[in-house]
Amino acid sequence: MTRLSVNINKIATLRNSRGGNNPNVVNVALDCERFGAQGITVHPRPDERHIRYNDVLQLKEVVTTEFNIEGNPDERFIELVTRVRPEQVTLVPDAVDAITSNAGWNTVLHRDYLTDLVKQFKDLGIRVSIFVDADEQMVQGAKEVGTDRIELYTEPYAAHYAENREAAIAPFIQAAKLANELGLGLNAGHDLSLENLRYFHQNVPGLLEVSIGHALISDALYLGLENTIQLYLKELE
Ligand SMILES: CC(=O)[C@@H](O)[C@H](O)COP(=O)(O)O
Ligand SMILES: NCC(=O)COP(=O)(O)O
Repeated sequence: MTRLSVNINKIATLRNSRGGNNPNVVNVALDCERFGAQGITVHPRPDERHIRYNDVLQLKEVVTTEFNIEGNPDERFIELVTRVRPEQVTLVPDAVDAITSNAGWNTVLHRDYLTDLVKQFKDLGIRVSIFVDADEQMVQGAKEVGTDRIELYTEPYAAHYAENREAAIAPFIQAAKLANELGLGLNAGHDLSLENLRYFHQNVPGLLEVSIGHALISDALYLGLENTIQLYLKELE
């Protein structure tokens, strides 16, 4: 079974554009769960332009499905995750000024750093996932730092899906097969959408979870949030 975790950063972005508390991210998270989402993902960034650190504290009190906190593990992020103790932390190597995540970790170059961090979070009982490109060397490197799962960075798949989906998915199948062989749990995310999700799910073996934000929230403008979540869940059947 592949779980759908809804990334609610875009809801916070909309709220932040006006100040105030509309839309209310806590209520939206609860509604996502009520409409069938099996997890809630947030990705706090140092400038808090999307989800805020305080949102994460509030969400922890109410989220009853899997809570996944993604981000670059700077000191403040580590403190937040340590305090909140979500079910899962996903480590993402974002540059501070990146508009959105744009690459996975080099798990070979950052081996010692990641090994220490993974241990720190695992010792707190938090499942750890490491964001990586669909590259076998990076998957192997992730295994060596002791992570529970990897999250495959799917933007290159999404970007090339329309022109040649077989070619676009090939490295993801390879990376997934290796992760399965190594006993690494497998998540995926970034730019997954109603257009490209079904094919990804049908072809990538052992996919445990997808986190989806941008396309899902955009679709919800036209289709409604409840209906949209149901449509995404259908793609994962
Ligand atoms: C790791 C990843 O790909 C997502 O978390 C992505 O960065 C979405 O976050 P934003 O919606 O804040 O860009
Ligand atoms: N981990 C990926 C995520 O949470 C959502 O990415 P996107 O769907 O907003 O591109």
